[in-house]
Amino acid sequence: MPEMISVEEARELVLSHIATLPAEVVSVLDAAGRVAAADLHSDIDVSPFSHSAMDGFAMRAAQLETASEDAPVELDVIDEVPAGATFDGVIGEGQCVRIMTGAPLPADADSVVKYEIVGVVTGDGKTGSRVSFSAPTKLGSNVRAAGEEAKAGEAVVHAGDIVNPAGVGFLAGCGVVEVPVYGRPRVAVISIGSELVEPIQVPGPGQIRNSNCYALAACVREAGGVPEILPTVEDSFEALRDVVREAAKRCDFVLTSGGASNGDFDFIKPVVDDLGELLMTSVNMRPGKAQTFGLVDGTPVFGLPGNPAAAYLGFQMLVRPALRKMQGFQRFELPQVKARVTEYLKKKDPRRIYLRATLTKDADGALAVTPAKNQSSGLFGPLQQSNCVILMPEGLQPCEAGEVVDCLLLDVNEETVL
Ligand SMILES: Nc1nc2c(c(=O)[nH]1)N[C@H]1C(S)=C(S)[C@@H](COP(=O)(O)OP(=O)(O)OC[C@H]3O[C@@H](n4cnc5c(N)ncnc54)[C@H](O)[C@@H]3O)O[C@H]1N2
Ligand code: MOO
Repeated sequence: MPEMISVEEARELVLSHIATLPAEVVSVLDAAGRVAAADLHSDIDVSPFSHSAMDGFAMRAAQLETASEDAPVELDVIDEVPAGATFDGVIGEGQCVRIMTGAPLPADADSVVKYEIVGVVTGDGKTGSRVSFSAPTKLGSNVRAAGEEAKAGEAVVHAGDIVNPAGVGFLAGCGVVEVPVYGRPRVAVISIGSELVEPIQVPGPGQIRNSNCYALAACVREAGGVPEILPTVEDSFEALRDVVREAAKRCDFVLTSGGASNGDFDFIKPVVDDLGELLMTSVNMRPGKAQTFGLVDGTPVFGLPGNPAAAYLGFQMLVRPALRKMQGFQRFELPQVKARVTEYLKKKDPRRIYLRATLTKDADGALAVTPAKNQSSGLFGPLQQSNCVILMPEGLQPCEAGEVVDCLLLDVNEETVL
Protein backbone atom coordinates (compact mmCIF):
# COMPACT_ATOMS: atom_id res chain seq x y z
CA MET A 1 0.00 0.00 0.00
CA PRO A 2 1.53 3.38 -1.04
CA GLU A 3 2.15 5.84 1.83
CA MET A 4 0.23 8.79 0.35
CA ILE A 5 -1.99 8.93 -2.75
CA SER A 6 -3.69 11.79 -4.60
CA VAL A 7 -7.32 12.76 -4.03
CA GLU A 8 -8.23 11.37 -7.47
CA GLU A 9 -6.44 8.07 -6.80
CA ALA A 10 -8.12 7.85 -3.41
CA ARG A 11 -11.57 8.45 -4.89
CA GLU A 12 -10.97 5.84 -7.57
CA LEU A 13 -9.72 3.36 -4.99
CA VAL A 14 -12.73 3.90 -2.75
CA LEU A 15 -15.23 3.75 -5.64
CA SER A 16 -13.65 0.54 -6.97
CA HIS A 17 -14.62 -1.15 -3.69
CA ILE A 18 -18.19 0.17 -3.60
CA ALA A 19 -21.16 -1.71 -5.01
CA THR A 20 -24.55 -0.20 -5.81
CA LEU A 21 -27.10 -1.33 -3.22
CA PRO A 22 -29.97 -3.62 -4.16
CA ALA A 23 -33.16 -1.93 -5.32
CA GLU A 24 -36.14 -1.36 -3.06
CA VAL A 25 -39.66 -0.35 -3.98
CA VAL A 26 -40.92 2.98 -2.63
CA SER A 27 -44.09 4.99 -3.16
CA VAL A 28 -43.83 7.47 -6.00
CA LEU A 29 -43.62 10.42 -3.59
CA ASP A 30 -40.65 8.87 -1.82
CA ALA A 31 -38.88 8.38 -5.15
CA ALA A 32 -38.00 12.10 -5.32
CA GLY A 33 -34.23 12.50 -5.32
CA ARG A 34 -33.67 8.77 -5.78
CA VAL A 35 -32.23 6.86 -8.74
CA ALA A 36 -34.62 4.60 -10.68
CA ALA A 37 -33.42 1.00 -10.67
CA ALA A 38 -35.54 -0.08 -13.66
CA ASP A 39 -37.26 1.39 -16.71
CA LEU A 40 -40.71 2.68 -15.75
CA HIS A 41 -43.56 2.49 -18.26
CA SER A 42 -46.80 4.39 -18.66
CA ASP A 43 -49.90 2.20 -18.58
CA ILE A 44 -51.91 4.65 -20.75
CA ASP A 45 -51.46 7.42 -23.27
CA VAL A 46 -50.73 10.69 -21.46
CA SER A 47 -52.87 12.59 -21.83
CA PRO A 48 -55.37 9.79 -22.44
CA PHE A 49 -57.49 11.83 -24.91
CA SER A 50 -57.04 14.98 -26.96
CA HIS A 51 -58.44 17.90 -25.06
CA SER A 52 -58.90 21.63 -25.08
CA ALA A 53 -56.13 23.89 -23.76
CA MET A 54 -58.54 26.84 -23.45
CA ASP A 55 -62.05 27.72 -22.40
CA GLY A 56 -63.75 28.48 -25.74
CA PHE A 57 -65.53 26.92 -28.69
CA ALA A 58 -64.66 23.71 -30.54
CA MET A 59 -65.25 23.27 -34.27
CA ARG A 60 -63.40 22.30 -37.43
CA ALA A 61 -60.89 24.94 -38.59
CA ALA A 62 -62.31 24.58 -42.10
CA GLN A 63 -65.61 26.06 -40.87
CA LEU A 64 -63.84 29.37 -40.17
CA GLU A 65 -61.74 29.50 -43.35
CA THR A 66 -63.56 32.55 -44.76
CA ALA A 67 -63.96 34.43 -41.45
CA SER A 68 -62.88 38.07 -41.40
CA GLU A 69 -63.71 41.33 -39.58
CA ASP A 70 -65.95 42.36 -42.44
CA ALA A 71 -67.58 38.96 -42.92
CA PRO A 72 -67.56 37.05 -39.65
CA VAL A 73 -68.63 33.43 -39.60
CA GLU A 74 -71.55 32.75 -37.22
CA LEU A 75 -72.08 29.35 -35.58
CA ASP A 76 -74.80 27.94 -33.30
CA VAL A 77 -73.67 26.68 -29.91
CA ILE A 78 -75.30 23.23 -29.67
CA ASP A 79 -73.87 22.01 -26.38
CA GLU A 80 -71.36 22.63 -23.62
CA VAL A 81 -68.65 20.17 -22.52
CA PRO A 82 -66.93 20.70 -19.16
CA ALA A 83 -63.77 18.86 -18.01
CA GLY A 84 -64.70 15.37 -16.89
CA ALA A 85 -67.58 15.02 -19.39
CA THR A 86 -67.67 14.03 -23.06
CA PHE A 87 -69.64 15.28 -26.08
CA ASP A 88 -70.78 12.35 -28.15
CA GLY A 89 -73.01 14.15 -30.66
CA VAL A 90 -72.35 15.44 -34.15
CA ILE A 91 -71.20 18.98 -34.96
CA GLY A 92 -72.87 19.94 -38.18
CA GLU A 93 -71.93 22.74 -40.58
CA GLY A 94 -72.85 26.04 -38.91
CA GLN A 95 -72.47 24.56 -35.41
CA CYS A 96 -69.90 24.53 -32.63
CA VAL A 97 -69.62 23.29 -29.02
CA ARG A 98 -68.73 25.41 -26.04
CA ILE A 99 -65.79 23.67 -24.33
CA MET A 100 -63.80 24.11 -21.11
CA THR A 101 -60.05 23.66 -20.55
CA GLY A 102 -59.27 19.97 -20.06
CA ALA A 103 -62.48 18.72 -21.65
CA PRO A 104 -62.15 16.05 -24.38
CA LEU A 105 -62.23 17.46 -27.90
CA PRO A 106 -65.45 16.32 -29.63
CA ALA A 107 -64.74 13.71 -32.32
CA ASP A 108 -66.01 16.08 -35.03
CA ALA A 109 -63.82 19.01 -33.93
CA ASP A 110 -60.17 19.71 -34.65
CA SER A 111 -59.65 23.20 -33.18
CA VAL A 112 -60.64 25.44 -30.28
CA VAL A 113 -61.04 29.24 -30.33
CA LYS A 114 -60.75 30.87 -26.89
CA TYR A 115 -63.86 32.79 -25.94
CA GLU A 116 -62.12 36.17 -25.47
CA ILE A 117 -61.94 36.53 -29.28
CA VAL A 118 -65.42 35.22 -30.02
CA GLY A 119 -68.40 37.55 -30.33
CA VAL A 120 -71.82 36.70 -28.96
CA VAL A 121 -74.59 37.39 -31.49
CA THR A 122 -77.56 36.09 -29.50
CA GLY A 123 -77.89 34.56 -26.04
CA ASP A 124 -75.16 34.33 -23.39
CA GLY A 125 -72.60 32.27 -25.32
CA LYS A 126 -73.83 29.02 -23.80
CA THR A 127 -75.96 26.28 -25.38
CA GLY A 128 -78.60 27.78 -27.66
CA SER A 129 -76.60 30.97 -28.37
CA ARG A 130 -75.18 32.13 -31.67
CA VAL A 131 -71.52 33.24 -31.72
CA SER A 132 -69.33 34.91 -34.32
CA PHE A 133 -65.71 34.44 -35.40
CA SER A 134 -63.93 37.32 -37.14
CA ALA A 135 -60.76 35.43 -38.15
CA PRO A 136 -59.83 31.92 -39.30
CA THR A 137 -58.16 29.62 -36.81
CA LYS A 138 -55.19 27.31 -37.33
CA LEU A 139 -55.94 23.61 -37.65
CA GLY A 140 -55.32 22.07 -34.20
CA SER A 141 -55.29 25.40 -32.39
CA ASN A 142 -55.57 25.09 -28.59
CA VAL A 143 -55.78 21.30 -28.80
CA ARG A 144 -53.50 19.09 -26.73
CA ALA A 145 -53.03 15.81 -28.56
CA ALA A 146 -53.66 12.43 -26.92
CA GLY A 147 -50.37 10.73 -25.98
CA GLU A 148 -48.44 14.00 -26.36
CA GLU A 149 -46.36 13.30 -23.24
CA ALA A 150 -46.25 9.50 -23.31
CA LYS A 151 -47.66 6.58 -25.24
CA ALA A 152 -49.14 3.53 -23.47
CA GLY A 153 -46.29 1.10 -22.78
CA GLU A 154 -43.56 3.69 -23.36
CA ALA A 155 -40.63 3.88 -20.91
CA VAL A 156 -41.02 7.33 -19.37
CA VAL A 157 -38.19 7.14 -16.83
CA HIS A 158 -35.14 4.99 -17.45
CA ALA A 159 -33.01 2.96 -15.09
CA GLY A 160 -30.30 5.28 -13.80
CA ASP A 161 -32.42 8.45 -14.11
CA ILE A 162 -32.76 10.61 -11.00
CA VAL A 163 -36.43 11.20 -10.22
CA ASN A 164 -37.05 14.88 -9.51
CA PRO A 165 -40.25 16.39 -8.10
CA ALA A 166 -41.64 16.97 -11.60
CA GLY A 167 -40.80 13.34 -12.33
CA VAL A 168 -42.93 12.33 -9.35
CA GLY A 169 -45.87 14.06 -11.04
CA PHE A 170 -45.01 12.59 -14.44
CA LEU A 171 -44.86 9.06 -13.00
CA ALA A 172 -48.11 9.55 -11.09
CA GLY A 173 -49.79 10.62 -14.36
CA CYS A 174 -48.44 7.49 -16.00
CA GLY A 175 -49.94 5.28 -13.27
CA VAL A 176 -46.57 4.40 -11.74
CA VAL A 177 -47.32 4.52 -8.02
CA GLU A 178 -44.54 2.21 -6.82
CA VAL A 179 -41.02 2.87 -7.96
CA PRO A 180 -37.98 0.60 -7.72
CA VAL A 181 -35.03 2.75 -6.64
CA TYR A 182 -31.56 1.92 -5.40
CA GLY A 183 -31.37 1.64 -1.62
CA ARG A 184 -30.09 4.28 0.75
CA PRO A 185 -26.97 3.21 2.65
CA ARG A 186 -27.29 2.80 6.40
CA VAL A 187 -24.20 4.52 7.71
CA ALA A 188 -22.81 3.99 11.21
CA VAL A 189 -21.33 7.29 12.38
CA ILE A 190 -18.78 6.82 15.13
CA SER A 191 -16.71 9.41 16.97
CA ILE A 192 -13.46 8.22 18.46
CA GLY A 193 -11.81 10.11 21.31
CA SER A 194 -11.56 9.88 25.09
CA GLU A 195 -11.73 13.69 25.23
CA LEU A 196 -15.23 13.87 23.73
CA VAL A 197 -18.43 14.77 25.57
CA GLU A 198 -21.91 15.19 24.15
CA PRO A 199 -23.13 18.65 22.99
CA ILE A 200 -25.60 18.87 25.90
CA GLN A 201 -22.69 18.65 28.33
CA VAL A 202 -20.34 21.44 29.35
CA PRO A 203 -16.83 20.10 28.73
CA GLY A 204 -14.60 19.60 31.75
CA PRO A 205 -10.80 20.00 31.79
CA GLY A 206 -9.26 18.58 28.61
CA GLN A 207 -12.66 17.70 27.16
CA ILE A 208 -14.38 18.98 24.00
CA ARG A 209 -17.82 18.50 22.58
CA ASN A 210 -18.40 15.81 19.99
CA SER A 211 -19.38 17.95 17.02
CA ASN A 212 -18.07 15.76 14.19
CA CYS A 213 -20.75 13.15 14.66
CA TYR A 214 -23.51 15.64 14.06
CA ALA A 215 -21.84 17.29 11.08
CA LEU A 216 -21.07 13.93 9.53
CA ALA A 217 -24.55 12.56 10.14
CA ALA A 218 -25.91 15.69 8.42
CA CYS A 219 -23.48 15.11 5.54
CA VAL A 220 -24.66 11.49 5.27
CA ARG A 221 -28.27 12.65 5.13
CA GLU A 222 -27.52 15.26 2.53
CA ALA A 223 -25.78 12.59 0.45
CA GLY A 224 -28.96 10.47 0.61
CA GLY A 225 -27.79 8.01 3.28
CA VAL A 226 -29.38 7.08 6.59
CA PRO A 227 -27.03 7.90 9.47
CA GLU A 228 -27.00 5.98 12.71
CA ILE A 229 -25.00 7.83 15.36
CA LEU A 230 -23.33 5.36 17.70
CA PRO A 231 -22.02 6.13 21.18
CA THR A 232 -18.57 7.73 21.26
CA VAL A 233 -15.72 5.24 21.52
CA GLU A 234 -12.79 5.88 23.84
CA ASP A 235 -9.22 5.73 22.49
CA SER A 236 -8.77 2.00 22.97
CA PHE A 237 -7.89 -0.58 20.34
CA GLU A 238 -10.18 -3.23 21.83
CA ALA A 239 -13.16 -0.90 22.31
CA LEU A 240 -12.89 0.44 18.77
CA ARG A 241 -12.39 -3.03 17.29
CA ASP A 242 -15.57 -4.31 18.94
CA VAL A 243 -17.66 -1.35 17.80
CA VAL A 244 -16.38 -1.40 14.21
CA ARG A 245 -16.83 -5.17 13.97
CA GLU A 246 -20.47 -4.94 15.10
CA ALA A 247 -21.25 -1.86 12.98
CA ALA A 248 -19.81 -3.52 9.87
CA LYS A 249 -22.22 -6.42 10.38
CA ARG A 250 -25.32 -4.24 10.71
CA CYS A 251 -24.63 -1.31 8.39
CA ASP A 252 -23.76 -0.74 4.74
CA PHE A 253 -20.97 1.69 5.55
CA VAL A 254 -18.99 2.52 8.68
CA LEU A 255 -17.77 6.08 9.12
CA THR A 256 -15.48 7.07 11.97
CA SER A 257 -13.73 10.30 12.85
CA GLY A 258 -10.63 10.74 14.97
CA GLY A 259 -7.79 8.40 15.79
CA ALA A 260 -6.71 8.28 12.15
CA SER A 261 -3.20 9.70 12.51
CA ASN A 262 -0.04 8.15 13.96
CA GLY A 263 -0.39 9.17 17.62
CA ASP A 264 -0.05 6.75 20.50
CA PHE A 265 -3.85 6.57 20.78
CA ASP A 266 -4.85 6.48 17.10
CA PHE A 267 -6.41 3.10 16.44
CA ILE A 268 -8.61 3.11 13.34
CA LYS A 269 -5.82 1.93 11.02
CA PRO A 270 -4.76 -1.05 13.18
CA VAL A 271 -8.40 -1.94 13.82
CA VAL A 272 -9.28 -2.09 10.10
CA ASP A 273 -6.04 -3.98 9.47
CA ASP A 274 -6.91 -6.44 12.23
CA LEU A 275 -10.56 -6.99 11.26
CA GLY A 276 -10.24 -6.90 7.49
CA GLU A 277 -8.31 -5.29 4.67
CA LEU A 278 -6.62 -1.90 5.08
CA LEU A 279 -6.50 -0.24 1.65
CA MET A 280 -5.59 3.41 2.26
CA THR A 281 -4.16 5.49 5.11
CA SER A 282 -3.10 8.84 3.74
CA VAL A 283 -4.22 11.26 1.02
CA ASN A 284 -2.34 14.21 -0.42
CA MET A 285 -4.74 16.90 0.75
CA ARG A 286 -4.90 19.59 3.39
CA PRO A 287 -6.80 19.60 5.55
CA GLY A 288 -7.35 15.89 5.85
CA LYS A 289 -4.18 13.96 5.15
CA ALA A 290 -5.04 11.11 7.51
CA GLN A 291 -7.80 9.26 5.64
CA THR A 292 -8.24 5.56 6.34
CA PHE A 293 -10.20 3.23 4.09
CA GLY A 294 -10.65 -0.51 4.12
CA LEU A 295 -13.12 -3.37 4.15
CA VAL A 296 -14.37 -5.34 7.13
CA ASP A 297 -16.45 -8.39 6.18
CA GLY A 298 -16.94 -6.72 2.80
CA THR A 299 -18.36 -3.55 4.42
CA PRO A 300 -16.55 -0.31 3.55
CA VAL A 301 -15.03 1.36 6.61
CA PHE A 302 -13.83 4.94 6.31
CA GLY A 303 -11.79 6.59 9.06
CA LEU A 304 -11.86 10.35 8.74
CA PRO A 305 -9.41 12.51 10.68
CA GLY A 306 -10.54 14.05 13.94
CA ASN A 307 -10.02 17.69 13.06
CA PRO A 308 -13.46 18.99 12.06
CA ALA A 309 -12.57 20.68 8.76
CA ALA A 310 -10.34 17.75 7.82
CA ALA A 311 -13.17 15.31 8.52
CA TYR A 312 -15.68 17.45 6.63
CA LEU A 313 -13.56 17.82 3.51
CA GLY A 314 -12.51 14.18 3.60
CA PHE A 315 -16.21 13.36 3.60
CA GLN A 316 -17.00 15.66 0.66
CA MET A 317 -14.09 14.45 -1.46
CA LEU A 318 -14.08 10.73 -0.69
CA VAL A 319 -17.05 9.48 1.32
CA ARG A 320 -19.87 11.34 -0.43
CA PRO A 321 -18.92 9.79 -3.81
CA ALA A 322 -19.02 6.35 -2.20
CA LEU A 323 -22.48 6.90 -0.69
CA ARG A 324 -23.72 8.26 -4.00
CA LYS A 325 -22.40 5.27 -5.92
CA MET A 326 -24.24 2.96 -3.51
CA GLN A 327 -27.48 4.76 -4.47
CA GLY A 328 -26.89 4.50 -8.21
CA PHE A 329 -25.77 8.08 -8.84
CA GLN A 330 -23.23 8.41 -11.63
CA ARG A 331 -21.58 11.78 -11.00
CA PHE A 332 -19.04 12.13 -8.24
CA GLU A 333 -17.25 15.42 -8.85
CA LEU A 334 -18.33 18.56 -7.04
CA PRO A 335 -19.29 21.29 -9.54
CA GLN A 336 -16.30 23.52 -10.22
CA VAL A 337 -15.99 27.14 -11.39
CA LYS A 338 -13.10 29.50 -12.04
CA ALA A 339 -12.91 32.77 -10.13
CA ARG A 340 -10.46 35.59 -9.46
CA VAL A 341 -9.01 35.36 -5.98
CA THR A 342 -9.18 38.64 -4.08
CA GLU A 343 -5.90 38.23 -2.19
CA TYR A 344 -2.43 36.69 -2.35
CA LEU A 345 -2.38 33.02 -1.34
CA LYS A 346 0.84 31.64 0.06
CA LYS A 347 1.64 27.93 -0.30
CA LYS A 348 3.98 26.57 2.35
CA ASP A 349 2.75 22.97 2.24
CA PRO A 350 3.21 20.97 -0.98
CA ARG A 351 -0.05 19.04 -0.40
CA ARG A 352 -3.15 19.93 -2.39
CA ILE A 353 -4.89 22.56 -0.29
CA TYR A 354 -8.60 23.18 -0.04
CA LEU A 355 -9.12 26.71 1.29
CA ARG A 356 -12.52 27.42 2.75
CA ALA A 357 -13.82 30.44 0.81
CA THR A 358 -16.72 32.59 -0.32
CA LEU A 359 -17.60 32.98 -3.95
CA THR A 360 -19.44 36.12 -5.06
CA LYS A 361 -20.60 37.53 -8.39
CA ASP A 362 -20.30 41.23 -9.27
CA ALA A 363 -22.82 43.24 -11.31
CA ASP A 364 -21.10 42.16 -14.57
CA GLY A 365 -21.36 38.49 -13.62
CA ALA A 366 -17.62 38.11 -12.89
CA LEU A 367 -16.85 35.63 -10.10
CA ALA A 368 -14.55 36.56 -7.23
CA VAL A 369 -13.47 34.34 -4.38
CA THR A 370 -12.23 35.30 -0.93
CA PRO A 371 -10.63 32.78 1.42
CA ALA A 372 -11.84 32.60 5.02
CA LYS A 373 -9.47 34.35 7.43
CA ASN A 374 -8.98 31.30 9.63
CA GLN A 375 -7.99 28.15 7.75
CA SER A 376 -7.36 26.00 10.81
CA SER A 377 -8.39 22.39 10.24
CA GLY A 378 -9.85 22.36 13.75
CA LEU A 379 -12.83 24.61 12.93
CA PHE A 380 -16.34 24.15 11.58
CA GLY A 381 -17.20 27.88 11.73
CA PRO A 382 -15.39 28.98 8.55
CA LEU A 383 -17.08 26.13 6.65
CA GLN A 384 -20.49 27.23 7.86
CA GLN A 385 -19.69 30.68 6.45
CA SER A 386 -18.19 29.43 3.17
CA ASN A 387 -19.85 28.30 -0.04
CA CYS A 388 -16.85 26.79 -1.80
CA VAL A 389 -13.27 25.65 -1.42
CA ILE A 390 -10.41 27.03 -3.47
CA LEU A 391 -8.32 24.20 -4.89
CA MET A 392 -4.61 25.05 -4.65
CA PRO A 393 -2.77 22.36 -6.63
CA GLU A 394 0.04 20.21 -5.27
CA GLY A 395 3.42 21.99 -5.10
CA LEU A 396 4.62 25.25 -3.62
CA GLN A 397 3.40 27.72 -6.25
CA PRO A 398 1.68 30.66 -4.49
CA CYS A 399 -1.17 32.55 -6.08
CA GLU A 400 -1.18 36.29 -6.80
CA ALA A 401 -4.21 38.44 -6.01
CA GLY A 402 -6.38 38.62 -9.13
CA GLU A 403 -5.25 35.25 -10.48
CA VAL A 404 -7.89 32.79 -11.64
CA VAL A 405 -8.31 29.78 -9.37
CA ASP A 406 -10.48 26.66 -9.36
CA CYS A 407 -13.30 26.62 -6.81
CA LEU A 408 -15.33 23.56 -5.84
CA LEU A 409 -18.87 24.39 -4.82
CA LEU A 410 -20.14 23.04 -1.54
CA ASP A 411 -23.79 22.26 -0.82
CA VAL A 412 -24.61 21.77 -4.52
CA ASN A 413 -25.43 18.48 -6.22
CA GLU A 414 -22.88 16.92 -8.51
CA GLU A 415 -25.49 16.96 -11.32
CA THR A 416 -25.47 20.79 -11.36
CA VAL A 417 -24.21 22.08 -14.71
CA LEU A 418 -22.58 25.50 -14.54
N1 LIG B 1 2.95 14.06 14.51
C1 LIG B 1 1.89 14.38 13.78
N2 LIG B 1 0.77 14.70 14.39
C2 LIG B 1 -0.31 15.02 13.67
C3 LIG B 1 -0.26 15.01 12.27
C4 LIG B 1 0.92 14.64 11.64
O1 LIG B 1 1.03 14.61 10.40
N3 LIG B 1 1.98 14.31 12.44
N4 LIG B 1 -1.35 15.38 11.57
C5 LIG B 1 -2.28 16.30 12.23
C6 LIG B 1 -3.43 16.44 11.46
S1 LIG B 1 -3.23 17.35 10.08
C7 LIG B 1 -4.62 15.93 11.81
S2 LIG B 1 -6.02 16.23 10.87
C8 LIG B 1 -4.80 15.12 12.97
C9 LIG B 1 -5.55 13.86 12.58
O2 LIG B 1 -5.43 13.00 13.61
P1 LIG B 1 -6.55 12.09 14.20
O3 LIG B 1 -7.48 11.65 13.13
O4 LIG B 1 -5.87 11.05 14.94
O5 LIG B 1 -7.41 13.05 15.09
P2 LIG B 1 -7.44 13.17 16.67
O6 LIG B 1 -6.08 13.25 17.18
O7 LIG B 1 -8.34 12.12 17.20
O8 LIG B 1 -8.16 14.55 16.77
C10 LIG B 1 -7.66 15.70 16.19
C11 LIG B 1 -8.39 16.91 16.75
O9 LIG B 1 -9.76 16.84 16.44
C12 LIG B 1 -10.54 16.83 17.63
N5 LIG B 1 -11.68 15.92 17.47
C13 LIG B 1 -11.59 14.59 17.35
N6 LIG B 1 -12.82 14.06 17.26
C14 LIG B 1 -13.69 15.07 17.34
C15 LIG B 1 -15.12 15.14 17.34
N7 LIG B 1 -15.87 14.05 17.24
N8 LIG B 1 -15.68 16.35 17.45
C16 LIG B 1 -14.92 17.45 17.56
N9 LIG B 1 -13.58 17.46 17.57
C17 LIG B 1 -12.96 16.28 17.48
C18 LIG B 1 -9.60 16.33 18.69
O10 LIG B 1 -9.99 16.68 19.96
C19 LIG B 1 -8.31 16.96 18.28
O11 LIG B 1 -8.24 18.29 18.67
O12 LIG B 1 -3.57 14.77 13.55
C20 LIG B 1 -2.63 15.85 13.64
N10 LIG B 1 -1.47 15.38 14.31
O1 MOO C 1 -5.72 16.41 8.29
MO1 MOO C 1 -5.01 17.73 8.95
O2 MOO C 1 -4.75 19.34 8.62
O3 MOO C 1 -4.46 17.82 7.31
O4 MOO C 1 -6.32 18.58 9.51
